[in-house]
Amino acid sequence: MTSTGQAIDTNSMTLTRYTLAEQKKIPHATGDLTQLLVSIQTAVKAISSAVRKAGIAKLYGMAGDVNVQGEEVKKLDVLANDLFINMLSSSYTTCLLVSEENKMVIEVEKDHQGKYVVCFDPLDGSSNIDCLVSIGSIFSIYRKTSPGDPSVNDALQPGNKLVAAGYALYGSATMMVISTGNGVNGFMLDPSIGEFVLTDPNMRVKEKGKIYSLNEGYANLWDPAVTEYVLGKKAKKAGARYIGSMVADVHRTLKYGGIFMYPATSDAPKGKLRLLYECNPMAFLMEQAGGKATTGKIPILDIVPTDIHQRTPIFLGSSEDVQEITELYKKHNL
Ligand SMILES: O=P(O)(O)OC[C@H]1O[C@](O)(COP(=O)(O)O)[C@@H](O)[C@@H]1O
Ligand SMILES: [Mg+2]
Ligand SMILES: [Mg+2]
Repeated sequence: MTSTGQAIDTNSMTLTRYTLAEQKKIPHATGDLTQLLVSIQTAVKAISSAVRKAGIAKLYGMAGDVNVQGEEVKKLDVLANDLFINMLSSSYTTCLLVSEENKMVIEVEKDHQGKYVVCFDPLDGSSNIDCLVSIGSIFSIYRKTSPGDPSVNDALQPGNKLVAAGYALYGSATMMVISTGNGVNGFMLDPSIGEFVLTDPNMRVKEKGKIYSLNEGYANLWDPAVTEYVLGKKAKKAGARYIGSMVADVHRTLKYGGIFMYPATSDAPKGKLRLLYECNPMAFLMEQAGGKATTGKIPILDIVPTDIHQRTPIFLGSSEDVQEITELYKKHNL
């Protein structure tokens, strides 16, 4: 029995069991990817627990304060970053880390190094923390390619070289959505056993949706393709939804269909979202679920990065919806 009085399902497919089963399908697999994903799960569980307490923790001391124990109360985004870095660098599976929060790449201590490179946004949607709206974490995993010591070039690989990617959503429940290149699966954190349990096997995005999602406050700064596209959606009375946390907006798009957009604007010609740890992992997941992800001109996964923190415009979701915007980019010669 769990603490809520429910019977425990002894057959439930946990995330660790699932990745182990996937590993066993590959002859000579070392188990390193499984171990890496376990370390990400541990970071996510700790972040989830901190997120659930963040509001009430204010009663006992604001982030940035010193609490009654004389300990520093870390801000949630700093805590999330520390957890990702600590868990990954002590997993013996990674050699190079790229975090949204660190200007430079982080090289893992030599005697702890493994073959994977991980790029991550430890806390996504941070402007939503204080009003208790859903936030998330995003990650992408590459294999180191160059011989010798890891270098920044190992992180500057296009998304079509990804080994795995995923996100955690700290919403009304905590969920992890993951792909190791063989479809997409969703696992919900069961708080009574502290494990991620498979709840959304083989996630597929609808071919066409009824929802569009972007920040319409920037409408005066859009290019003509985006303007025409959004006017077309309004004419068809499509539903408009925008949370302002990429993880939550992408998760809804995956579940309900439609399109999520963060386009270029005249004051930000590359958009806002970052290629390595926001756009690539989400594009990989969307394509693995049967959807599409584009800059408007080329597939997100084909971009060859030149900078670890580079940005790109992005349109992703149901394949027919994404196709429509690429056609408008062609029509307007953009
Ligand atoms: O406020 P805007 O311009 O609509 O931006 C919202 C976007 O910014 C982000 O919050 C950026 O991510 P971070 O919170 O990790 O910086 C995305 O989650 C979201 O899609
Ligand atoms: Mg982010
Ligand atoms: Mg962030």
